[in-house]
Amino acid sequence: MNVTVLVGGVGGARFLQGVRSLLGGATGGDASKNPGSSADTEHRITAVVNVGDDVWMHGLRICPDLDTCMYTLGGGIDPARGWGHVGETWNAKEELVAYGAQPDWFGLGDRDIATHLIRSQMLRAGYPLSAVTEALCNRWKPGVALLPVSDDRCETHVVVTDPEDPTGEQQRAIHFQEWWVRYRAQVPTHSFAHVGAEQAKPAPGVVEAIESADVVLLAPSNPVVSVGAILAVPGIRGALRTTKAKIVGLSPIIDGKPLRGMADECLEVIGVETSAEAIGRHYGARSGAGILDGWLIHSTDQADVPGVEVRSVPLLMTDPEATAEMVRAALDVAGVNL
Ligand SMILES: O=c1nc2n(C[C@H](O)[C@H](O)[C@H](O)CO)c3cc(O)ccc3cc-2c(=O)[nH]1
Repeated sequence: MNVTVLVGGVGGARFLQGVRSLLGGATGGDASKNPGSSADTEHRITAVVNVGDDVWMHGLRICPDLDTCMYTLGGGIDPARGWGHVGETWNAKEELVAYGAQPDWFGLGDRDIATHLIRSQMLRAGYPLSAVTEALCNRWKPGVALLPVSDDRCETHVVVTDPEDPTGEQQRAIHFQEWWVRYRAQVPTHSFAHVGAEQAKPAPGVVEAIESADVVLLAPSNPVVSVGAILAVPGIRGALRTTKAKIVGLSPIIDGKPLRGMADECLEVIGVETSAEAIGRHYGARSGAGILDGWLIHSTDQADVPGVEVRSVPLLMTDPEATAEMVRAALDVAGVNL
C-alpha cells in the first residue's frame, strides 16, 4: 500500500514515527530496510515535507522541517526541543555572537551545522534540494522517503508592524524564522506570504506520490505555515483534487487548543477560528472546493464538516505506538483496514 503524508515541523515528524511504526517503513522494494515484512505487505511511505520555514543564515541553508523529520526518524533528534541534535553543543553559535554576527537569536548547534554545511555545499554545486535530502538520508536512514514539496525557494514571510519602528505604524515583512523564533509571534501580525510560490514547482516524485497513493494523510501539523505552505506550491492542490486516493486529515487541535507551536496565532492571522471544526472546514471537502474526504478530531472536540467524514479518536501522540493507533483510525476512515 502507498501512503503519502503531507508534513510540517515537530508534530509532523512525530506523526511520521507513528506511520512508520504501523506500516513498517519500507521505502519501496527494499525489504532489508523493513525486516520481517513479506513482499506482498510492502508499504511505501512518502513524506511531502514543508520548505516554507527554510532560510539562509550565516551563509548556510537551513531546512528545519526536513531536518526535524530526518533527525526524528533517524534517531538523532533532541526529544525535549523537538528540533536539532540530541547531545548538541553551541560553541560555533557562541563564537558568532562574540563576533557580533547577526542573527544572534537563532540556535545553530555544532552538530546541526554539519548538516547545513553538506546541504549548502551541494546546493552551491547545483544539486536540487531533493537530491541533497536523499544524500543526507543515506546517513540517517529515516525509513520513509522524505521529499521536499519543492526544489525551488518558497519561503514563508510574515508581514508585521515593524517592532523597530517607534511610531508603530510601519509594516514590514520578516522571515518566518524571525517571527517564530525571535518574536515568538508576539508582534502585531497582518499576513503570511509564500515568497516564490508562483514560480515554484513540485519536486520530482511529489505529484506522483500523491497521484499513486492509496491514502494521503495530512499530518497534525500547523494548518497555515506547514500544510498551508505545502498547498501554496502550484500543482499540489490539483494533484490532491484528482488523486484516486482517499485524503484524511488529522486535527492539530486538542481540547480546543494546539498542543505545541503557534497554530492559534497563525490561524488568527488568516481569520480561522482555532477549533477542529474550523480547520476541517478551512481544508474543505473534496466533494466541494477542498481537499478532505475524512477528518480525525480529538475525542473531546466536536466538528461538523459538510461533505467530510469526521471521526473522533484520542489524538495525543504520547509515543509512536499511540500515534500508530491514530494512523490506524485514519486509514480506517479511508476504508483501509490493516
Ligand atoms: O525556537 C527555536 N526553534 C528553532 N528551530 C526550530 C524551528 O524554528 C521550527 O521548528 C520550525 O521552523 C517550525 O516547524 C530550529 C530548527 C532547525 O532545524 C535549526 C535551528 C533551529 C533553531 C531554533 C531556535 O533557536 N529556537
